[in-house]
Amino acid sequence: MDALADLYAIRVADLVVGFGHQTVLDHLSLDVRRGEILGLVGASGGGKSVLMRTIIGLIPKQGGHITVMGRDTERGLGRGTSVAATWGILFQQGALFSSLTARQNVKFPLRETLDISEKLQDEIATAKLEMVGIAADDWDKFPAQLSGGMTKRVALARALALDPGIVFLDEPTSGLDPIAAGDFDQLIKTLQTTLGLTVFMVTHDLASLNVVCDRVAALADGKIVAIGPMADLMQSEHPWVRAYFHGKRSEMLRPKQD
Ligand SMILES: Nc1ncnc2c1ncn2[C@@H]1O[C@H](COP(=O)(O)OP(=O)(O)OP(=O)(O)O)[C@@H](O)[C@H]1O
Repeated sequence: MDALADLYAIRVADLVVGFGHQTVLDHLSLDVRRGEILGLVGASGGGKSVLMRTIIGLIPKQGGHITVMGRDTERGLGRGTSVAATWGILFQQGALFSSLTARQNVKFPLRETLDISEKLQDEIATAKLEMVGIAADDWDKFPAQLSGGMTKRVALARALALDPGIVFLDEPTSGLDPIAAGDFDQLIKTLQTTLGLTVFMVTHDLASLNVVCDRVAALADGKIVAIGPMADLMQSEHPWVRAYFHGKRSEMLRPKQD
Protein backbone atom coordinates (compact mmCIF):
# COMPACT_ATOMS: atom_id res chain seq x y z
CA MET A 1 0.00 0.00 0.00
CA ASP A 2 1.47 3.38 -0.93
CA ALA A 3 1.77 6.42 1.30
CA LEU A 4 -1.31 8.13 -0.13
CA ALA A 5 -3.43 5.04 0.45
CA ASP A 6 -2.21 5.13 4.04
CA LEU A 7 -3.27 8.73 4.36
CA TYR A 8 -6.69 8.62 2.69
CA ALA A 9 -9.64 6.33 3.34
CA ILE A 10 -11.56 7.60 0.31
CA ARG A 11 -10.33 9.48 -2.76
CA VAL A 12 -12.79 10.80 -5.29
CA ALA A 13 -11.31 12.44 -8.38
CA ASP A 14 -13.12 14.19 -11.21
CA LEU A 15 -16.37 12.35 -10.52
CA VAL A 16 -19.26 12.86 -12.93
CA VAL A 17 -22.70 11.47 -12.10
CA GLY A 18 -26.04 12.32 -13.68
CA PHE A 19 -29.48 11.08 -14.58
CA GLY A 20 -30.78 11.63 -18.12
CA HIS A 21 -29.97 15.23 -19.02
CA GLN A 22 -29.32 16.22 -15.38
CA THR A 23 -25.72 16.37 -14.21
CA VAL A 24 -25.69 16.07 -10.42
CA LEU A 25 -21.95 15.74 -9.71
CA ASP A 26 -19.81 17.68 -12.13
CA HIS A 27 -16.11 16.74 -12.00
CA LEU A 28 -16.18 16.55 -8.21
CA SER A 29 -13.02 15.77 -6.24
CA LEU A 30 -12.83 14.96 -2.53
CA ASP A 31 -10.34 13.23 -0.24
CA VAL A 32 -11.37 11.76 3.09
CA ARG A 33 -8.46 11.22 5.46
CA ARG A 34 -8.12 8.03 7.44
CA GLY A 35 -9.50 8.36 10.94
CA GLU A 36 -11.27 11.67 10.41
CA ILE A 37 -14.92 12.60 10.78
CA LEU A 38 -15.84 14.45 7.61
CA GLY A 39 -19.16 16.26 7.48
CA LEU A 40 -20.75 16.88 4.09
CA VAL A 41 -23.17 19.77 3.68
CA GLY A 42 -25.01 20.99 0.63
CA ALA A 43 -28.35 22.30 -0.53
CA SER A 44 -31.34 19.96 -0.55
CA GLY A 45 -31.25 18.07 -3.81
CA GLY A 46 -27.65 19.15 -4.33
CA GLY A 47 -26.28 15.62 -4.61
CA LYS A 48 -25.02 14.62 -1.14
CA SER A 49 -26.84 11.29 -1.13
CA VAL A 50 -25.89 10.71 -4.76
CA LEU A 51 -22.23 11.21 -3.87
CA MET A 52 -22.46 8.81 -0.92
CA ARG A 53 -24.34 6.22 -2.95
CA THR A 54 -21.88 6.49 -5.83
CA ILE A 55 -18.92 5.94 -3.51
CA ILE A 56 -20.52 2.76 -2.15
CA GLY A 57 -21.37 1.59 -5.65
CA LEU A 58 -25.16 1.93 -5.63
CA ILE A 59 -25.17 4.52 -8.43
CA PRO A 60 -22.96 4.18 -11.55
CA LYS A 61 -20.57 7.00 -12.38
CA GLN A 62 -20.18 8.51 -15.82
CA GLY A 63 -16.60 9.60 -15.26
CA GLY A 64 -13.82 9.91 -12.71
CA HIS A 65 -12.17 7.62 -10.19
CA ILE A 66 -13.05 6.45 -6.71
CA THR A 67 -10.60 4.65 -4.46
CA VAL A 68 -11.50 3.28 -1.06
CA MET A 69 -8.72 2.20 1.30
CA GLY A 70 -6.29 2.47 -1.59
CA ARG A 71 -8.27 0.33 -4.02
CA ASP A 72 -10.11 1.42 -7.13
CA THR A 73 -13.73 0.49 -6.44
CA GLU A 74 -14.20 -0.47 -10.09
CA ARG A 75 -11.59 -3.20 -9.75
CA GLY A 76 -13.15 -4.56 -6.56
CA LEU A 77 -11.76 -4.31 -3.09
CA GLY A 78 -9.31 -7.16 -3.43
CA ARG A 79 -9.20 -10.79 -2.44
CA GLY A 80 -10.70 -11.60 0.91
CA THR A 81 -11.96 -8.03 1.39
CA SER A 82 -15.73 -7.91 1.53
CA VAL A 83 -17.60 -4.66 1.01
CA ALA A 84 -19.35 -5.13 4.34
CA ALA A 85 -16.05 -5.38 6.17
CA THR A 86 -14.78 -2.23 4.44
CA TRP A 87 -17.66 0.06 5.27
CA GLY A 88 -20.82 0.17 7.31
CA ILE A 89 -23.77 2.35 6.39
CA LEU A 90 -26.42 4.05 8.43
CA PHE A 91 -29.16 5.16 6.06
CA GLN A 92 -31.50 7.93 7.05
CA GLN A 93 -34.66 5.96 6.37
CA GLY A 94 -35.59 2.36 7.04
CA ALA A 95 -32.63 1.76 9.28
CA LEU A 96 -33.77 -1.54 10.80
CA PHE A 97 -35.71 -4.65 9.75
CA SER A 98 -39.01 -4.22 11.57
CA SER A 99 -39.64 -7.96 12.00
CA LEU A 100 -36.29 -8.57 13.70
CA THR A 101 -35.32 -7.66 17.26
CA ALA A 102 -32.45 -5.25 17.94
CA ARG A 103 -30.08 -8.17 18.50
CA GLN A 104 -31.29 -10.03 15.39
CA ASN A 105 -30.78 -6.87 13.34
CA VAL A 106 -27.15 -6.65 14.44
CA LYS A 107 -26.67 -10.39 13.86
CA PHE A 108 -27.99 -10.10 10.32
CA PRO A 109 -24.73 -9.01 8.59
CA LEU A 110 -22.78 -11.52 10.69
CA ARG A 111 -25.05 -14.35 9.61
CA GLU A 112 -24.93 -13.24 5.96
CA THR A 113 -21.18 -12.79 5.78
CA LEU A 114 -19.40 -15.00 8.29
CA ASP A 115 -19.41 -18.73 8.85
CA ILE A 116 -19.54 -18.62 12.64
CA SER A 117 -21.68 -20.28 15.30
CA GLU A 118 -24.98 -18.82 16.51
CA LYS A 119 -23.38 -18.38 19.95
CA LEU A 120 -20.53 -16.31 18.55
CA GLN A 121 -22.97 -14.24 16.47
CA ASP A 122 -24.89 -13.53 19.68
CA GLU A 123 -21.74 -12.58 21.53
CA ILE A 124 -20.56 -10.20 18.81
CA ALA A 125 -24.04 -8.67 18.42
CA THR A 126 -24.41 -8.01 22.15
CA ALA A 127 -20.89 -6.57 22.35
CA LYS A 128 -21.79 -4.12 19.55
CA LEU A 129 -25.08 -3.21 21.24
CA GLU A 130 -23.21 -2.55 24.49
CA MET A 131 -20.66 -0.48 22.62
CA VAL A 132 -23.38 1.88 21.33
CA GLY A 133 -25.03 2.12 24.73
CA ILE A 134 -28.07 -0.16 24.34
CA ALA A 135 -28.98 -1.78 27.68
CA ALA A 136 -29.53 -5.56 27.92
CA ASP A 137 -33.25 -5.02 28.62
CA ASP A 138 -33.61 -3.60 25.12
CA TRP A 139 -31.68 -6.21 23.12
CA ASP A 140 -34.76 -8.29 22.36
CA LYS A 141 -37.12 -5.44 21.59
CA PHE A 142 -38.46 -4.88 18.09
CA PRO A 143 -37.78 -1.56 16.29
CA ALA A 144 -41.35 -0.36 16.95
CA GLN A 145 -40.60 -0.64 20.69
CA LEU A 146 -37.46 1.51 20.51
CA SER A 147 -37.13 5.30 20.68
CA GLY A 148 -35.70 7.22 17.71
CA GLY A 149 -32.34 7.60 19.43
CA MET A 150 -32.20 3.92 20.33
CA THR A 151 -33.11 2.95 16.77
CA LYS A 152 -30.19 4.99 15.44
CA ARG A 153 -27.85 3.36 17.95
CA VAL A 154 -28.99 -0.14 16.99
CA ALA A 155 -28.58 0.76 13.32
CA LEU A 156 -25.08 1.99 14.11
CA ALA A 157 -24.33 -1.25 15.97
CA ARG A 158 -25.43 -3.14 12.86
CA ALA A 159 -23.25 -0.92 10.64
CA LEU A 160 -20.31 -1.75 12.90
CA ALA A 161 -21.05 -5.48 13.14
CA LEU A 162 -18.23 -6.51 10.81
CA ASP A 163 -15.69 -4.03 12.18
CA PRO A 164 -15.53 -1.81 9.09
CA GLY A 165 -12.85 0.86 8.76
CA ILE A 166 -15.31 3.42 7.39
CA VAL A 167 -18.87 4.29 8.30
CA PHE A 168 -21.21 6.33 6.14
CA LEU A 169 -23.88 8.17 8.09
CA ASP A 170 -26.78 9.80 6.25
CA GLU A 171 -28.20 12.54 8.47
CA PRO A 172 -27.67 10.52 11.66
CA THR A 173 -29.20 13.05 14.04
CA SER A 174 -32.26 13.97 11.99
CA GLY A 175 -35.43 13.43 13.99
CA LEU A 176 -33.62 13.35 17.34
CA ASP A 177 -34.14 15.90 20.09
CA PRO A 178 -31.07 18.05 20.84
CA ILE A 179 -30.07 15.95 23.86
CA ALA A 180 -30.33 12.63 21.99
CA ALA A 181 -28.56 14.23 19.02
CA GLY A 182 -25.76 15.48 21.28
CA ASP A 183 -25.42 12.02 22.84
CA PHE A 184 -25.26 10.45 19.39
CA ASP A 185 -22.58 12.95 18.33
CA GLN A 186 -20.60 12.03 21.41
CA LEU A 187 -20.93 8.33 20.58
CA ILE A 188 -19.58 8.92 17.06
CA LYS A 189 -16.64 10.84 18.48
CA THR A 190 -15.91 8.07 21.00
CA LEU A 191 -16.03 5.39 18.31
CA GLN A 192 -13.70 7.44 16.14
CA THR A 193 -11.19 7.65 18.95
CA THR A 194 -11.47 4.12 20.27
CA LEU A 195 -11.83 2.25 16.97
CA GLY A 196 -9.91 4.62 14.69
CA LEU A 197 -12.99 4.79 12.45
CA THR A 198 -13.21 7.04 9.42
CA VAL A 199 -16.64 8.67 9.37
CA PHE A 200 -18.29 10.19 6.30
CA MET A 201 -21.35 12.02 7.53
CA VAL A 202 -24.02 13.82 5.53
CA THR A 203 -25.72 16.23 7.87
CA HIS A 204 -27.68 19.45 8.14
CA ASP A 205 -27.08 19.54 11.88
CA LEU A 206 -25.00 22.64 12.58
CA ALA A 207 -24.21 21.49 16.11
CA SER A 208 -22.86 18.15 14.82
CA LEU A 209 -20.74 19.96 12.26
CA ASN A 210 -19.37 22.24 14.89
CA VAL A 211 -18.78 19.67 17.62
CA VAL A 212 -17.81 16.35 16.04
CA CYS A 213 -16.52 16.96 12.53
CA ASP A 214 -12.77 17.31 12.03
CA ARG A 215 -13.45 18.81 8.61
CA VAL A 216 -16.51 19.90 6.72
CA ALA A 217 -16.95 19.75 2.94
CA ALA A 218 -19.52 21.92 1.16
CA LEU A 219 -21.14 20.63 -2.02
CA ALA A 220 -22.56 23.24 -4.41
CA ASP A 221 -23.00 23.29 -8.18
CA GLY A 222 -21.97 19.64 -8.33
CA LYS A 223 -18.55 20.27 -6.80
CA ILE A 224 -16.84 20.54 -3.44
CA VAL A 225 -16.52 24.31 -3.19
CA ALA A 226 -14.97 24.49 0.29
CA ILE A 227 -13.37 21.99 2.65
CA GLY A 228 -11.61 22.33 5.98
CA PRO A 229 -12.24 22.73 9.69
CA MET A 230 -15.46 24.57 10.57
CA ALA A 231 -13.50 27.74 11.34
CA ASP A 232 -12.23 27.78 7.72
CA LEU A 233 -15.70 27.14 6.29
CA MET A 234 -17.01 30.07 8.31
CA GLN A 235 -14.49 32.26 6.44
CA SER A 236 -15.33 30.91 2.97
CA GLU A 237 -16.25 33.52 0.38
CA HIS A 238 -18.33 31.09 -1.70
CA PRO A 239 -21.86 32.56 -1.88
CA TRP A 240 -23.67 29.34 -0.98
CA VAL A 241 -21.30 28.53 1.88
CA ARG A 242 -21.66 32.08 3.21
CA ALA A 243 -25.44 31.87 3.02
CA TYR A 244 -25.40 28.48 4.79
CA PHE A 245 -23.10 29.37 7.66
CA HIS A 246 -24.01 33.02 8.07
CA GLY A 247 -27.78 32.73 7.71
CA LYS A 248 -30.26 33.31 10.54
CA ARG A 249 -30.22 29.65 11.68
CA SER A 250 -26.46 29.55 12.07
CA GLU A 251 -26.26 32.41 14.54
CA MET A 252 -25.48 29.93 17.31
CA LEU A 253 -22.16 29.16 15.65
CA ARG A 254 -20.93 32.70 16.14
CA PRO A 255 -19.74 34.14 19.42
CA LYS A 256 -22.20 36.63 20.91
CA GLN A 257 -21.21 40.31 20.65
CA ASP A 258 -22.18 42.35 23.72
N1 LIG B 1 -32.02 7.40 -8.76
C1 LIG B 1 -32.20 8.63 -9.21
N2 LIG B 1 -32.76 8.85 -10.43
C2 LIG B 1 -32.94 10.10 -10.91
N3 LIG B 1 -32.59 11.22 -10.24
C3 LIG B 1 -32.05 11.07 -9.04
C4 LIG B 1 -31.82 9.78 -8.45
N4 LIG B 1 -31.26 9.95 -7.22
C5 LIG B 1 -31.13 11.28 -7.06
N5 LIG B 1 -31.61 11.95 -8.13
C6 LIG B 1 -31.58 13.41 -8.32
O1 LIG B 1 -30.29 13.87 -8.00
C7 LIG B 1 -30.36 15.14 -7.33
C8 LIG B 1 -29.56 15.07 -6.04
O2 LIG B 1 -30.28 14.25 -5.10
P1 LIG B 1 -29.71 13.88 -3.67
O3 LIG B 1 -30.69 12.92 -3.07
O4 LIG B 1 -28.31 13.45 -3.78
O5 LIG B 1 -29.78 15.27 -2.90
P2 LIG B 1 -29.32 15.60 -1.42
O6 LIG B 1 -28.24 16.63 -1.51
O7 LIG B 1 -28.99 14.35 -0.69
O8 LIG B 1 -30.65 16.28 -0.85
P3 LIG B 1 -31.33 16.26 0.63
O9 LIG B 1 -30.49 17.12 1.51
O10 LIG B 1 -32.67 16.90 0.36
O11 LIG B 1 -31.44 14.83 1.09
C9 LIG B 1 -31.83 15.47 -7.17
O12 LIG B 1 -32.20 16.34 -8.21
C10 LIG B 1 -32.51 14.12 -7.32
O13 LIG B 1 -33.80 14.25 -7.84
